[in-house]
Amino acid sequence: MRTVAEADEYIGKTLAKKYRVEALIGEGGMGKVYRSRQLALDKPVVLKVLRQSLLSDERTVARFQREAKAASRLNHPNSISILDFGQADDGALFIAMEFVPGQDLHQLLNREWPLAEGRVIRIVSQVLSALSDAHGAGVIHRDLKPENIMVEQRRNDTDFVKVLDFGIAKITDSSGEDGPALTRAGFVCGTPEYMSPEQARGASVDHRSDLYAVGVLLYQLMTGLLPFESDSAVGFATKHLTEEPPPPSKRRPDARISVGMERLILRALSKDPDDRPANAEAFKAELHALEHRERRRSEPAPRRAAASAAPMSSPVLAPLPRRGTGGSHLATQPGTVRDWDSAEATVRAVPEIIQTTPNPMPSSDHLEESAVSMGQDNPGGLGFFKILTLTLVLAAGALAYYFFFSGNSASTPYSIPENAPVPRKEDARTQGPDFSTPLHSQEIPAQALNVAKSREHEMEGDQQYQRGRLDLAATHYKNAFQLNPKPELSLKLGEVYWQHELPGEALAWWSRHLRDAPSSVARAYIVEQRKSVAGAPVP
Ligand SMILES: Nc1ncnc2c1ncn2[C@@H]1O[C@H](COP(=O)(O)OP(=O)(O)OP(=O)(O)O)[C@@H](O)[C@H]1O
Repeated sequence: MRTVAEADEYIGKTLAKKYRVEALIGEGGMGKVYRSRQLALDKPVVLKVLRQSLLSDERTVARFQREAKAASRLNHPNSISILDFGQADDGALFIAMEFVPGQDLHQLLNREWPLAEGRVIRIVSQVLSALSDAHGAGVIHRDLKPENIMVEQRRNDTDFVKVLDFGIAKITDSSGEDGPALTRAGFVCGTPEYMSPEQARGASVDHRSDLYAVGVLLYQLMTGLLPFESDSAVGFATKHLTEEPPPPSKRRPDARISVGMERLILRALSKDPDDRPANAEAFKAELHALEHRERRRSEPAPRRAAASAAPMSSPVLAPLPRRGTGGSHLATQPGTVRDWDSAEATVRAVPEIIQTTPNPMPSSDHLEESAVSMGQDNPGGLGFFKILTLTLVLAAGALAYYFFFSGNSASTPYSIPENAPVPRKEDARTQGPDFSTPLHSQEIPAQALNVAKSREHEMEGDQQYQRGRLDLAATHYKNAFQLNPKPELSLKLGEVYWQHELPGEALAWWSRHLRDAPSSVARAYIVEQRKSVAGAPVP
């Protein structure tokens, strides 16, 4: 994707009698992206116009329609809103979407790296919120990368994130079946640098494939480097399949990366999806826990002791001090985020020959997506030997993957030891709540379990939390909990109160969380926080 400033056939024209095209803001494999104006409302919008020459390409048209369909299924503040899908007078297809006045994450990395860990957490948490919503709606993005994440600086709300480009999203209908095939036999879609191992070998993917891409994103945001370097699509795919990523702190000893962050990144980059965070919400909870732990550690002890007396207005995820920009910059780092021309467009044709090669590890539902689509815009751009090599390497990679990773997976650094302490009543602060008393001892009547309404409150709570409005976040989470008392909500409520410097409330909600979800991934974190409230040394 490159930004283009020069004039163009649509600039100054009105499309479909509704949108005046003002400026070209991007150009990708499929077409051009314009800042435009919706005339009826005098409102800025973005039009993505499919290249005329691609109108006869059924797969590309299908991808384009899929983007509109997938994104319009979503209604989350961190996902781009699709406003319209239509055809211009000259036959060109377009998608109209909300305009995000900001920069994409690729640009932000190039301009502002290094980024403080707290800022990275805040950005990636919002990506995970969008993913959590998409996954809940049966949509897997499959092409997460910095170019597909817009970051807007809002007045009171720095770094507001919008996830873009659901062009190759996998849509699962309510019966659990995939929608119509997007790609024909012999294709894998995605961008090689961010591709999960299962995506690279053409196997079936689920939401955890997106979480792997988030792992790559986190790695890149913390180090300014990709976990793997290669000068070819095949090289990236092979490395994702077979190589362990080097620990971020080894790659960039000068970058300030917490131990917890490093572990979480490496866990998200696990070859086996079972070893990654279970879902986007769990991933986000771990990120918040990390940020919180770092903040508590850097606070002087007396402040912590006085925490419960702190005013209600303390910010959530307060930005850490920015480091100077005098350090290394992406543009000066060899082999960092760069325009790898063959990886710009994400779904591209691969010569027919690859389709005759059997998928090394075919999966029942994915035979149609079984090779790698990461060539050039010109399908003939990959020569026969490259294709052959690609096929052989992928086959070898897949075998190696199978050999090395299909056995027992090692326990993760986040697994909860059998003998992990459980909060006990006598350990609590005297002014703290009674841990043995459930907060909600009354059963909530079945008719009150309004899951959809609860979800709305939860999403609103997430928004308020991201804005630092902890009291509003708590109110929404509590409303959500009343309607659907699921463990994620008691976990979030604990976190909100903890950030609100109300440890008694926080521990009560966490106690409820552990009661409902005894094997919660957050147990170790909660136990640790409880110890710090009781005055025990923080490990
Ligand atoms: N809604 C938007 N608001 C502001 N800028 C946008 C918006 N949508 C896209 N852009 C800009 O245009 C760029 C290209 O968008 P997008 O990735 O959706 O295009 P694409 O043609 O699908 O690209 P590719 O197929 O190469 O991934 C983005 O990286 C971003 O900089």
